[in-house]
Amino acid sequence: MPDSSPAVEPEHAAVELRNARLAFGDRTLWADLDLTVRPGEFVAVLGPNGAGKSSLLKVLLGQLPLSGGTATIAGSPAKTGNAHVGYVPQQKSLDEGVPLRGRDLVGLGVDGHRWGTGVRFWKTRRTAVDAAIAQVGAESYANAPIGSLSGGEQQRLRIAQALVGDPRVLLCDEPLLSLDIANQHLVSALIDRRRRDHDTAVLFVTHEINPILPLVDRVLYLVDGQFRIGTPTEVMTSEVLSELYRTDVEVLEVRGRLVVVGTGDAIDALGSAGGLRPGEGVHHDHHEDHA
Ligand SMILES: Nc1ncnc2c1ncn2[C@@H]1O[C@H](COP(=O)(O)OP(=O)(O)OP(=O)(O)O)[C@@H](O)[C@H]1O
Repeated sequence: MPDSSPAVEPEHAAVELRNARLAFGDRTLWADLDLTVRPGEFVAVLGPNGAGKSSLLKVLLGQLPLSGGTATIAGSPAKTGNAHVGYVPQQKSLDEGVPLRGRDLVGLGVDGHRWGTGVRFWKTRRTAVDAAIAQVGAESYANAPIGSLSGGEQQRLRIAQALVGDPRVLLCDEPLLSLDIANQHLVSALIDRRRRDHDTAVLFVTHEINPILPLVDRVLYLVDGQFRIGTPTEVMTSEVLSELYRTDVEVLEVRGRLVVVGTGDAIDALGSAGGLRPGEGVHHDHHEDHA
């Protein structure tokens, strides 16, 4: 399917998938996927459980080989330990017994970076860790044991960990899950600021577009081997989603939120979810339901 992105020279693309296919045995998750993500672009990756959203991130992280086609990051083939890539996972609370301080967690993001050896390495590393902590506003709790911090504070430190190597691409796998509304707001705003200030491209896997809708440039919507790529207005329509789900799906706009009805999967939870209204900035007024 054609990629609707504005033309970008391949060597200037942050992420480029060409004729990409991913299959497990005789099950093809997706095929013929062409996607060029520009520096600074925010792409939401949507779709029901099992559509292959996380697997797409694993391909870009170099953890999973494509079954066909190519995947490049900043002009080079996707590979593990790529310094151009930052990864933000789901928030999972770390328990109090974890013997790490916040800044130690951030420092783990330094792996794979060529910053010299010995004293020079440690100085560069310390400066980078301090800068990443400052970018997420976590200075006041960066020295506390990680297990003593709130879910939102831990997630901000995970973003700092993803930013410490100054990545050109940020891969986010449901980073707002299990965060309250105020922290969803904070985390989305941090990711948005990063891509605006540093031209870092963002691929953001989510079941729930509403909290990030005003930030999204394009949507990649995967359903059962089919997909569509375009702006939210192009993709999030009754017609397109009915085609993708091969059943009658209705997309309603209710007070600036998208409500999707009829998919028969968790994506219907969009209807009860909180989110941003266009023009409101990153502000929420309902609690998100991830049931
Ligand atoms: N290494 C593997 N071998 C075989 N099958 C796999 C492997 N990794 C993932 N799968 C299968 O591929 C499908 C897609 O998984 P993936 O985690 O990418 O989906 P997803 O869209 O992120 O789903 P969810 O929204 O539930 O997280 C699932 O059915 C999963 O069981």
